[in-house]
Amino acid sequence: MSTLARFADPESDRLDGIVDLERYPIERPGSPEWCAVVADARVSIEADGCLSLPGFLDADALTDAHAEVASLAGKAVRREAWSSVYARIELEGDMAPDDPRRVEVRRCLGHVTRDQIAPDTVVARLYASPVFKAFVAGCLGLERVYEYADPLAGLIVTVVPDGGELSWHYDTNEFVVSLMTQQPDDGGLFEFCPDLRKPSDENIDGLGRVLRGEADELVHTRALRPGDLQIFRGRYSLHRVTPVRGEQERHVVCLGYADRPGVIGPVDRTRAVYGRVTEAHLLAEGRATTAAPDGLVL
Ligand SMILES: O=C(O)CCC(=O)C(=O)O
Ligand SMILES: [Fe+2]
Repeated sequence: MSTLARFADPESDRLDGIVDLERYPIERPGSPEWCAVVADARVSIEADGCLSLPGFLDADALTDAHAEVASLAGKAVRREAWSSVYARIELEGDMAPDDPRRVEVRRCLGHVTRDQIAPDTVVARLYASPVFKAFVAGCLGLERVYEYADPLAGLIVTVVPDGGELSWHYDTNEFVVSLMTQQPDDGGLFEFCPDLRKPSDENIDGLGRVLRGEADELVHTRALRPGDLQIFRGRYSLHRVTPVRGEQERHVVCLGYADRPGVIGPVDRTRAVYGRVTEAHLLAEGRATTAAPDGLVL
C-alpha cells in the first residue's frame, strides 16, 4: 500500500497485510471464527492474566515493523534511573524507608514515545484499528477499550540494550498489548505476578515479598519472539523485563488501552519514567493524583 493511501485512512478497518489472518481470523467481530479465537484467548487470560498469540503479525508486516522500530530505536536516549514500583515520588513523602512502596528498583532502557511514531507505521495502524480494538476488548471480556490518552505512553517502544532492564513496576493504564519486533541475544524475559494487587487492595505484603525475592512461586515468565502478540493486565500484575545480555537490543512495542476514556499518566510518574512531560500531562494535573476509580495508586 502506498504511503499516501495509508495516511488517508489511519483508522482503516483492514487488518490484512498487518495480521496473519489465516491463523487469527479476527477481521469480522462477532463472526463464528472471531468468537472461536476470542473464546480461546479468554481462557488463557483468565488463567494467569496474560495471553500470548505466537506469530500474530503477517510475515511481511513483521519485516516492515522490525525495520521501522529499529530506525526509531536508534534515536531513543538510553536512561538509567531508580524508582519505586509506582514511580510516584509525590506519594512517598511520609513512608518508612523500608516500606515496599518506596523501595527503589533499576530501570535502564530507552523509550520511543507515541509522539515520535508516525501514523503510517505498522504498529500505529494496528494500534488505531477499530477491528483490532474490538478484538482486544473481546479477549478481555469488555464491551470496548479506549486508547490510553497519554500522548507519550499510549504507544511506546521499549528499547533495552546490553546490561539494560526494566525492573518491577505497575502500569497506570489497565491493559497493555505488547508486540516484540526484535529479540535480544540473551535475557530480556518478561516476568509477572498475576493480579498481585486487586481493586481496593494494594497488597503491600505481597509486594514486599516479591521485591525481597521471597515469592518465586508468584512469578510467571514468558519469552516473547518477534511477531508474537501479548495481552496483559499491567495495572494489576506487577511485572518486569529481566536484564538483557548481548549486542542485539530488545525491541518491544507496547500498545496501551484503558477501560475508560481520558486516562493519562501523572506528572511525577511520567517525568520519572520518560524524562519529560507534555502540556496534556500538566493540564490533567488538577485531577485526583493519588487514587483512580479502582482505589489503587494511579
Ligand atoms: O517491554 C516490555 O515487554 C514491557 C514494557 C513495560 O512493562 C512498560 O513499558 O511499562
Ligand atoms: Fe509495564
